[in-house]
Amino acid sequence: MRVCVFGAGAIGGHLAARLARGGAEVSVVARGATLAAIRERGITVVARDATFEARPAASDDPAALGPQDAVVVTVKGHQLAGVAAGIAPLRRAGTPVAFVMNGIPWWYFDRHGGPLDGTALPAIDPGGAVRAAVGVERTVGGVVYSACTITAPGRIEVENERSRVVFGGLDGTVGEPVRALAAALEAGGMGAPIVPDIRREVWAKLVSNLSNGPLCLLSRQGLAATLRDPAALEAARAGLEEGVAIARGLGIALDVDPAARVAASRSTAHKPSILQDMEAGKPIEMEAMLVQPLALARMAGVPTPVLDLLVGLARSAAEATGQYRPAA
Ligand SMILES: NC(=O)C1=CN([C@@H]2O[C@H](COP(=O)(O)OP(=O)(O)OC[C@H]3O[C@@H](n4cnc5c(N)ncnc54)[C@H](OP(=O)(O)O)[C@@H]3O)[C@@H](O)[C@H]2O)C=CC1
Ligand SMILES: CC(C)(CO)C(=O)C(=O)O
Repeated sequence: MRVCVFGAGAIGGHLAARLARGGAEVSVVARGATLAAIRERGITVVARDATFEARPAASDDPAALGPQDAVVVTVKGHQLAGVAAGIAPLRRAGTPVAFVMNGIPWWYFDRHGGPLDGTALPAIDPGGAVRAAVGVERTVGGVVYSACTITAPGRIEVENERSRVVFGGLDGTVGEPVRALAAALEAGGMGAPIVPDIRREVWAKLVSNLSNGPLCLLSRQGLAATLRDPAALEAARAGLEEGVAIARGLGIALDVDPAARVAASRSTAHKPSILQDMEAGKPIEMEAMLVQPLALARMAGVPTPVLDLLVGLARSAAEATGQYRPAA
């Protein structure tokens, strides 16, 4: 199958290399030093199970890559609007577009059912640009578990044992191309389950990002070093519990043990992607991962005093360095 990964950074590069290893005909949309490195040397993944290379076609012009059987979008939340128009030349009728990103996705309330069905999230998808360019009917949700760091352009190190991407359709169903995409990832060594309730998966992962992310951003250290402090560990646990309460307020009962989850986070030295961006002086993925979940908490009437403090301080730190500018 022909698959294009849009945004060949840490996660996109890892997925592209796994897909190629699994037999897919892969291309990537990349730019700058990443594009130059992939064209020259391909992508190298250094993971626990293997070190391997892939040589996908690469371009900064999606039209040069042509229509695909599936598209996987792996940019940062604040970069989404900038890639919307570029997705059109990659698709033909029936091409699914999977958004494999952290945080509240732009499509969260599309095909949601109930009174909130169709609620737009302008802070995530300003002006509905992504919805208009992609179309809800071809959109697929994706939640990725893979602790990745770019150590040089085109070279990605993966810290966790076995990575996985969970896919799911907005109405609980997916078509054959998504099953083929998942099969190629599995063949490449990455788990790729397809689930009937992708919103549950969004929250199951997000509760960790919400609680751990701001703490690491504030401590400027990776997970293990940050959570070594007993007060930080307790704040992470309490924040995680609040995240579970927000999900519950939105109708999703998570089966998560907060204490066990933060203990597991403490076992990895990984610097969360928002801290990597902070250190690199890049914009922080604040809106989708931290700010919007708390907006949904307000919508659901769920109090979140610990997360309000953690996210408030992280937000203020990122605003102070010019790495987060709230939408006007
Ligand atoms: N890194 C990690 O360990 C994890 C990250 N995630 C999530 O995955 C998503 C992707 O994160 P991550 O891979 O870390 O991010 P990266 O910044 O490493 O990758 C995003 C890539 O997309 C590129 N890009 C953005 N816009 C364009 C464009 N218009 N044209 C071409 N290329 C473009 C970026 O280029 P440029 O650098 O030039 O901007 C960059 O190479 C995020 O939602 C993140 O939260 C989830 C789990 C773990
Ligand atoms: C920390 C991790 C791997 C999982 O919580 C993540 O999602 C990130 O780095 O953005």
